[in-house]
Amino acid sequence: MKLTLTDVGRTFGPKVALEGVSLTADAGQFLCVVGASGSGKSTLLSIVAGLVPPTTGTVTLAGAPVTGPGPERGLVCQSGAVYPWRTVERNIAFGLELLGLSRAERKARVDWYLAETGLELFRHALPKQLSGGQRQRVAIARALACEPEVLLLDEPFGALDVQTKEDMQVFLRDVWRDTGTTVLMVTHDVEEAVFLGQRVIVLSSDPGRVAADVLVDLPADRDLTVKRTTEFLRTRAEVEDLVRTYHRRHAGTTPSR
Ligand SMILES: Nc1ncnc2c1ncn2[C@@H]1O[C@H](COP(=O)(O)OP(=O)(O)OP(=O)(O)O)[C@@H](O)[C@H]1O
Repeated sequence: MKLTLTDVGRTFGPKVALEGVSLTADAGQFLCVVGASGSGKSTLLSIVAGLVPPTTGTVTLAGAPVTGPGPERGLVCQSGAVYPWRTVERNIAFGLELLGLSRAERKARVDWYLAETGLELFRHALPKQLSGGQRQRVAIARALACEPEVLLLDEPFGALDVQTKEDMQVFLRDVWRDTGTTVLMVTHDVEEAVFLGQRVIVLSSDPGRVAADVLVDLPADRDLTVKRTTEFLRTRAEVEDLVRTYHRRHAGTTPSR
């Protein structure tokens, strides 16, 4: 389903967090949003999730206006927010219970997502028995189990160490390929954005606007070795320069390019 933001703005009192944001994600696309701290990335995602209403503009999914949270949009945040008292499988089943699926349907879906996320062995474990990366897998599996049209990710790997983070990036690309879900992911990590995204959206600061929409011209099938290719390094440098430039403008100094 096509996700469309048209002239979206959001103020918090006198603070203009977002202004005139127009953006389209085609069905199945993977978009990453980067920008300096405070550029409105999380606000943008919260608006698409339906948790924060825009002050101006509209968000539509397949033409239908987004007016609040809905099962067609799954959200995962940095902290993961899994339920500590539920086992892994019961965490994954949570949304399915709300959707009213039968016990057999729930089991089939939970089994599939346990396998897809490599968590079968941890089916009966509690979150406190898992590593940070495994907990994030549970959070992603729980969101995906509802088979949302759009997966919204807000810095989902921000709290992980470098090695776990790279494992999770590969995992997320595999899941995305297997499910065909549209992904909108916020990250402050440009390398991560270029590795994962088909497009990288750069937000300027104060107000948050779409400063650039960079096409990532890398193969659809990527593994970590792509990070050493010339095209990857070129795109990463381009996006890093854009982030810096639009942050400097906000800080009132002359941009370098
Ligand atoms: N509920 C709120 N009340 C007041 N101001 C807010 C609120 N939410 C966000 N803001 C302000 O809006 C701006 C954008 O915040 P947002 O969290 O969306 O930025 P961000 O790009 O996600 O930042 P970070 O990378 O640091 O998480 C900031 O100046 C922030 O202080």
